[in-house]
Amino acid sequence: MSYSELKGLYHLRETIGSGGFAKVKLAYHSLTGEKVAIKIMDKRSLGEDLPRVKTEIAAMQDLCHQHICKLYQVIETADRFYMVLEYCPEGELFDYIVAKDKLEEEEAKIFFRQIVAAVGYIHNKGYAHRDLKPENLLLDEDQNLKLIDFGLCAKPRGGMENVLYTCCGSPAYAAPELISGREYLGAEADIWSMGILLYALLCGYLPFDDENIPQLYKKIQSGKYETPWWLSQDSKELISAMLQLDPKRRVTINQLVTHPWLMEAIDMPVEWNSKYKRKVDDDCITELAVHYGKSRQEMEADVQEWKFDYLTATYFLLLEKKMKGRPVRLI
Ligand SMILES: CN(C)C[C@H]1CC[C@H](N2C(=O)N(C)Cc3cnc4ccc(-c5cc(Cl)c(O)c(Cl)c5)nc4c32)CC1
Repeated sequence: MSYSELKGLYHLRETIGSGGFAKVKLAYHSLTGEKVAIKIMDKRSLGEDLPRVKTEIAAMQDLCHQHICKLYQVIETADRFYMVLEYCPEGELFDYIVAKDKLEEEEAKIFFRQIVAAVGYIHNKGYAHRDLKPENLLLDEDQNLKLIDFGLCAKPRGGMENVLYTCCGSPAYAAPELISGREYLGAEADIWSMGILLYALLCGYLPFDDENIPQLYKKIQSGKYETPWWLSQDSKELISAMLQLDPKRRVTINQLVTHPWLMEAIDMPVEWNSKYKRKVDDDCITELAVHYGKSRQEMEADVQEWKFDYLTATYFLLLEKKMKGRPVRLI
């Protein structure tokens, strides 16, 4: 494959994973030397999944948060989509849990606070993810979680109070109202999935599981699940508050951020605000202006068009370097 559209912009390396209709390759951004992950999709093989790609791109262009995988650039050609994404070297949280069998409460708590922050942020922006599971949470080099795969997310027209209908996501993580085909609120369905996620983090297996899908659905709709002896009272209480069959009785994201189990030993509510500021960073603008031989004003105006072209990628990757204490320099 030539991938000629990337020439000079990125140095392509090996394939690091594949997700259904996409191939993900490691690459180096040539101007900063920073590593990125490039998700490559062939339009022909996308078929009816094409709308999912457009959904994911539109959502990720609007989301900018420390626990959401950053989209840097989008390249669309006649037969391909390329999404240049934040590199997460430690892979999926799913593999991390499998490797450790299950997590100690304090480690699960740190991860779960990050998940609550990411979901609180997207709900606040009017999005429901609808496919929350450990496979869609990646670990970066500092063991921080990054939420990925917004192909099934929904931004209900008129806000999060408006209902959704499409039954989607992974069965074992799907809320009872979602699998019963009734209308549902995206935010409430996400909370249920987070309950399954927290259970999986603390137990190392799923609360509702069965190879036979109809059997699995019966178990979910019964709302009955076992809790192993090692779970603390507070964690059991939190899981049960999220795995309420009646979505109206389910804990909300606003109640989650100050839940005792999440606050215990950390004593601070979960902060879901993005660490990224709307104002562009002066050091990055200066370095870009010097490189492109433009005035700072011109450079700032170009960057703030947020075209998700090579300039957007270069700006964000320079900012990454700065946040990691590396020199704000282009090669
Ligand atoms: C089965 N899955 C749902 C897909 C799997 C694909 C490889 C990926 N990966 C890996 O499996 N490593 C082992 C390395 C790796 C490193 N950085 C990554 C950065 C971003 C992504 C990514 C992948 C997809 Cl399909 C997305 O939609 C988004 Cl928004 C982001 N995947 C990465 C990734 C993990 C997830």
